Amino acid sequence: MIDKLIERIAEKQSPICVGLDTKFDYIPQEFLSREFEKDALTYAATNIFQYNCALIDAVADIVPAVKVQIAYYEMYGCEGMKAFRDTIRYAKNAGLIVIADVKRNDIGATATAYSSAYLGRTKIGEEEIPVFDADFATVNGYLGTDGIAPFVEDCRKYEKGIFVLVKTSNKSSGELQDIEIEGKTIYDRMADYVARWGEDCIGVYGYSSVGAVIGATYPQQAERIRETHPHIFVLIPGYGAQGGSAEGLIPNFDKKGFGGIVNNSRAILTAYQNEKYAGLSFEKAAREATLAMQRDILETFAKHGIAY
Ligand SMILES: O=C(O)c1cc(=O)[nH]c(=O)n1[C@@H]1O[C@H](COP(=O)(O)O)[C@@H](O)[C@H]1O
Repeated sequence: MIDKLIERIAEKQSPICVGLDTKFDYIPQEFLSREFEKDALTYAATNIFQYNCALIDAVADIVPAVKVQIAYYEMYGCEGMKAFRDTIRYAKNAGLIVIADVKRNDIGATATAYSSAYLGRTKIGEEEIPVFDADFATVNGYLGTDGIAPFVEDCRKYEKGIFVLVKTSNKSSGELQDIEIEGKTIYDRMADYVARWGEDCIGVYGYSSVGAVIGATYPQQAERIRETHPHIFVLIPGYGAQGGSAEGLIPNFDKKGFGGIVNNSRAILTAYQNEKYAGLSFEKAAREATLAMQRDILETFAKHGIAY
C-alpha cells in the first residue's frame, strides 16, 4: 500500500492528505439539509456525510489521500459511525487512499479485533467480511510488539499500512516522549521499534508500509529520526491550524519528494470562514486552501532541491 500512496503523491505532485475531522458546527447553514431531520444525531451525521462527499469531490483530483478521524464520528454515536464507514467508501470510490485515524491498540488478542475492523476482515462462519476496510490506520505502540503485530500481519495479508505514533504534534507530547534513557528518547526508541516492525514491509521506493506519525511542529525531532531511519514513511499532522510550517516538513522528505504525507484538517474544512476565501462556497474555499498548501510545500521543496 505504501507504494501505491507514493505513486499517487508523485502523480499529483501533492504530498497532502485532507483531514476529514468534520464537526457538525463546521457545516454552513445553507448547506444543511432538513431532509434527514428524524432525530438530532441522524440529522448531524447525515449532513456530515453529505459535507464530506462535497469536500471529497472538490479535492479528489489534487490530493492522493484523506484521513478520517474517528472521534468526530463517534461523537454522533452509531449514526456517526455509519457516516465514518460511508465516508471511507465514498473516498475510495473517488480514487483516494484512506487513512483511518483511529489510534488503536490493546493486548494482542484485542488488537487483532481492532485490526480486523479497520484493515483486515471479520470472520463470521466461513465468511470473511471487510468492515471499515481503510487503506491505512493510525496505531499507538505503547503496549509493545504484541499489540502491533496483528496490524502488521494484516498489512502484509491485505496490502495495507499503519502509522505508529512516534513524536506527536501536541504541546505536551514531550512529557513522556522526550524522556531520555541511556542517550535515547522514548520517541527514538519508538522509531526503532517502528523500523523493526516494518522491516519486512519495505516497498520498491524504499519505504515501509509500517510508518510513523511525527508532528510538523517538531522538525528537529523529525530530522533526528530520519538520520537513523531512512525507511520510515511519515504521516505529518500539525501543518496549518497547529502552526507547523512547510520549512519544518523538509527533514521527512528525500530529494524525490518521497518520505511523508502532510495532513491538514481544520484549515481546509473551515477555509470558507477565512477572509482570504471570502465569498467562496466551502467546497471552493477548501480546494483553494489545498492548492495554496500544495504551492507552499512545492515552493519550499524547490528551495531544498526536492522535486517530483
Ligand atoms: O495521528 C494523527 O493524525 C495526529 C497525530 C498527532 O500527533 N497530531 C495530530 O494532530 N493528529 C491528528 O491530525 C489532525 C490535525 O488536525 P488539524 O490541526 O486541524 O490540521 C487531527 O485529526 C489530529 O487528531
